[in-house]
Amino acid sequence: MILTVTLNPSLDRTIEIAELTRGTVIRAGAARLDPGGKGVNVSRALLANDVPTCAVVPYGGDEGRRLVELLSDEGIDMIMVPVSGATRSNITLAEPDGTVTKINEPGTPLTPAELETLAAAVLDAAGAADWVVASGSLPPGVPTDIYARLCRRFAKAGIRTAVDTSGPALVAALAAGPALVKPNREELATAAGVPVTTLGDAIDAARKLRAMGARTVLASLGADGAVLVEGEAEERVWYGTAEVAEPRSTVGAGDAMLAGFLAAGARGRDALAEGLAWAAAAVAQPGSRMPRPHDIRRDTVRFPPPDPDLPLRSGG
Ligand SMILES: Nc1ncnc2c1ncn2[C@@H]1O[C@H](COP(=O)(O)OP(=O)(O)O)[C@@H](O)[C@H]1O
Ligand SMILES: O=P(O)(O)OC[C@H]1O[C@](O)(COP(=O)(O)O)[C@@H](O)[C@@H]1O
Repeated sequence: MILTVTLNPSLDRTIEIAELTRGTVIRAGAARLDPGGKGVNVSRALLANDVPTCAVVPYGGDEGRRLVELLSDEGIDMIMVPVSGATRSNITLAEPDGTVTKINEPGTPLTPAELETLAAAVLDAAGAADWVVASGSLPPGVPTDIYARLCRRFAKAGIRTAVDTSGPALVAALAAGPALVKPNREELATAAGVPVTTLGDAIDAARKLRAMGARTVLASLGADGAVLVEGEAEERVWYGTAEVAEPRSTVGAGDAMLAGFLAAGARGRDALAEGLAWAAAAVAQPGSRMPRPHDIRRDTVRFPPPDPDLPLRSGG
């Protein structure tokens, strides 16, 4: 079972527009509402592919009630912890060429007592987990080292932790020696403290995150694919891509990648291939709809030689 923890979940509204032009009235096309937050999406992707999972999620206000309804409709096994603040709403504007503009609210603060209840729920459920996925930003006021603390606690119990977050929370988590981190290009550059403009930069930055404490780094690079740097005695580096014929929305692509990678054993070229295939299939879905088995095309995955000078196009 893979347990996910999302301290800052969201209601994700994706609105399709012809073109984003500032300062004008934009008439929207299709719109959809998805349950959101990084760990929530990892659980949604796993469930859609029959991999056992459970999601720990705080919820509050009308938005929180809607989030619970949407997750119940999808049939997610969840531990919902009521909190006093209202769950945030995040908005994505999706253009036909696949460009997305995201507006993520900060979320409402969790009180120390609420955080305590959430941590207790996670520790209680983690006993049955092969992996704990701690994902997403932290709501205001939550200590930056919360993922680091969870990670240390689980390591003692022999449970592996995967962390997908940004900024100081990622840097703090690295020091706790997580089994896996999944930064995108921007998160990778910020945590490593170096610009990442080429594939070689990305590989070097991933190595730096390992030197900072992560055992395995799965760095997603948007349309340029992903790099996996792993290995104990001997380092192994894998680089792969997966073509998407008609990108619809990249929201949740990184979450689908992490889910596919974990579902396939979280190690080596085959797990990277699975992550790439799930991510590509997610990009072809509207909003943050997670791919089902029939959406996933493993024949689109390629492993080109990793040219260190390859300029990266996107991925932040
Ligand atoms: N435009 C795209 N075309 C093809 N694949 C994409 C595209 N955008 C994202 N992906 C796939 O989704 C993965 C995750 O996307 P990325 O933007 O790096 O992460 P995140 O969603 O966490 O910000 C990428 O590594 C890639 O495999
Ligand atoms: O916690 P953050 O960093 O604000 O991100 C939350 C957002 O990320 C998502 O989980 C999507 O994540 P990815 O596109 O990185 O895979 C959305 O569902 C949610 O709105």
